[in-house]
Amino acid sequence: MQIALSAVVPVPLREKVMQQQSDIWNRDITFNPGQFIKIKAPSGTGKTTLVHYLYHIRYDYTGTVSIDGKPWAAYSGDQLAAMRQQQISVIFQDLRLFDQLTALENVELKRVMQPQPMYTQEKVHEFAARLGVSHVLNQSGATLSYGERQRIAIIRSLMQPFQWLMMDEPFSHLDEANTAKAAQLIAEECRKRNAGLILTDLDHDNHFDYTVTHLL
Ligand SMILES: Nc1ncnc2c1ncn2[C@@H]1O[C@H](COP(=O)(O)OP(=O)(O)OP(=O)(O)O)[C@@H](O)[C@H]1O
Repeated sequence: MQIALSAVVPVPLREKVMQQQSDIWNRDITFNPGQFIKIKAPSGTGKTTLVHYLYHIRYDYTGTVSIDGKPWAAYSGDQLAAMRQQQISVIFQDLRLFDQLTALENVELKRVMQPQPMYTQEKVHEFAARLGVSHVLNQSGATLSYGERQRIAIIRSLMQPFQWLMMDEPFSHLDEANTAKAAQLIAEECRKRNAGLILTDLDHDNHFDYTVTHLL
């Protein structure tokens, strides 16, 4: 699945992005299948905005975001839902866990919503052990620390098939050892699916073997 941006400019940020040097805004750029893409940007330059455009949950931009040559706007609601279930997984910066569910239930919700779940619940426990969050699986989402939430959201994102994994500052509350473990798991799961990833971050991140780094 190829993602192409053509002259994309966020309407609320038009003046700002026209003044900044950017590899993304107001450019023509293509993300090819299987690539590991790093988007580096200082705070407030639009990382979250970009991820929301790529996942097509915000549309306040001029220009075009196309998936396999077809603009997002031309896909039907059913097609969008199927693509988010089968082809694009996302870790939002605000994570979007359900507070009233346990950590395990948050992950399970994603896993069992698949028409044919790709993993059994054993895999959830295996990933939780790898990321050091086994002991919080029965805690409610509301009581998790932010770093624990990030690891649960990472595990949840891996419970579906995808060709692209989009991540908005996914390691911001993890220390180096936990970041390394999480990145290794993510890289393994991407390779298993021949999938690409798009990661936004404030700084240089060296946890993946990036195909390319773009400045936002
Ligand atoms: N709907 C909107 N209307 C007006 N301004 C907006 C809107 N959404 C975001 N902004 C502004 O656009 C800028 C970029 O926001 P965004 O959340 O994309 O940045 P970011 O790079 O992810 O920031 P951070 O590193 O702080 O997470 C900010 O100045 C924000 O206030």
